[in-house]
Formats: sequence, C-alpha cells, structure tokens
Amino acid sequence: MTDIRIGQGYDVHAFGEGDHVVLGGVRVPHERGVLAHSDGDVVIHALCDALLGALALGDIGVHFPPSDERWKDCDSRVFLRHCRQLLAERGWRVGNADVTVVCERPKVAAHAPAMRANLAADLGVAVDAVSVKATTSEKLGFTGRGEGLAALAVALLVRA
Ligand SMILES: Nc1ccn([C@@H]2O[C@H](COP(=O)(O)O)[C@@H](O)[C@H]2O)c(=O)n1
Ligand SMILES: C[C@@]1(CO)OP(=O)(O)OP(=O)(O)OC[C@H]1O
Repeated sequence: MTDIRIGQGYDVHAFGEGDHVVLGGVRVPHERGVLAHSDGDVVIHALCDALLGALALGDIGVHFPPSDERWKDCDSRVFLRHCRQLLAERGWRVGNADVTVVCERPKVAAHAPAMRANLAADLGVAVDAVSVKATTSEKLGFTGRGEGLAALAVALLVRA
C-alpha cells in the first residue's frame, strides 16, 4: 500500500480595486485588492489544489464552483479546512507543505509567521510542517508588472 502521496498547486489572481489582499488567511494592507469570487487568497487556493491533487480529487473549482453563491467573498480558510476533512475521510494527513508567493508587492516575509500559523491550525499540523516563502519575479511578466500575484504549493500526505 502506498504510504505517501504528493500534490502541487498553482493559483493566480489579478489585482483590482481594494486596499488589502488576503494571503494565508492574513489581511495584508496593499493599495490594490484582487479580483476573485472568494476572498482571492492565492496561498490557500494553491495549497488546496496541492492537497486535492495529491489524492487526485480534482481541483478547488470542482469542490467550490465560482458559480455557487455560497463561496462569494468566502473566507478561503473554509476551503482549506474542507480539504483537510476530505483527506481525513480517506485516511490521510498532511506531512508537510511548502508555499511560494510570487509578487513584487506587497512584501510578504513579515506576514509569513502569521500565515504559517493559520495554515497549520487549519491542517491540524505543527507550524514547522508548513512553510511560506516569497519571491519577486525580478519585474518580469505579469507579476513583475504588478498586474497580479501568484502562489505555488506542494504538499506531502502521509497515512493518518
Ligand atoms: N513579495 C515579496 C517578494 C520577496 N520578498 C522577500 O524578499 C526576498 C528577495 O526577493 P527576490 O525576489 O529579490 O529574491 C525574498 O527572499 C523574500 O524574503 C517578500 O517578502 N515579498
Ligand atoms: C475559490 C473559487 C471559489 O468559487 O473562486 P475564486 O475566489 O475566484 O478563486 P480561484 O482561484 O479562481 O478558484 C476557483 C473557485 O473555487
């Protein structure tokens, strides 16, 4: 029987009107918001896709369709806790997860500890099992031009 599974996720949101972005459940002040059906938390959306991908359960849009008004302006931590439940029902838990945020601004590093604490709490793991990093794209591409932000995630699942 397989004892580990791995998944990866990627999410992008364009900047729009607003005065903050939500990253890993943390409200980060910024001169733009993001265009999204939910709160547009790219960190959690990428992480959910990594968890779902690890068990070949589709993606976040399958489980939380943008056409469903229940998810309008929804706190993405609801999605993450639901993904944890899906894993648990199948006998899996998160071993560790690693997320990279890609944007020129806002600066993320100072918020990473709070983001890690949120993600770890929602996944039911120790904080040192969850990593959040950030990088610019050296002013290249859509993130470099400040048109939006992106996140990449990988997650390792182990038997519960
Ligand atoms: N949105 C961001 C981007 C980067 N950081 C931090 O800055 C460091 C340097 O970034 P480079 O892209 O120039 O390598 C990076 O290691 C992050 O710690 C950030 O906080 N927020
Ligand atoms: C999260 C959902 C919820 O309806 O909508 P958005 O907030 O627009 O985010 P996206 O990353 O496009 O994922 C799709 C949806 O599941």
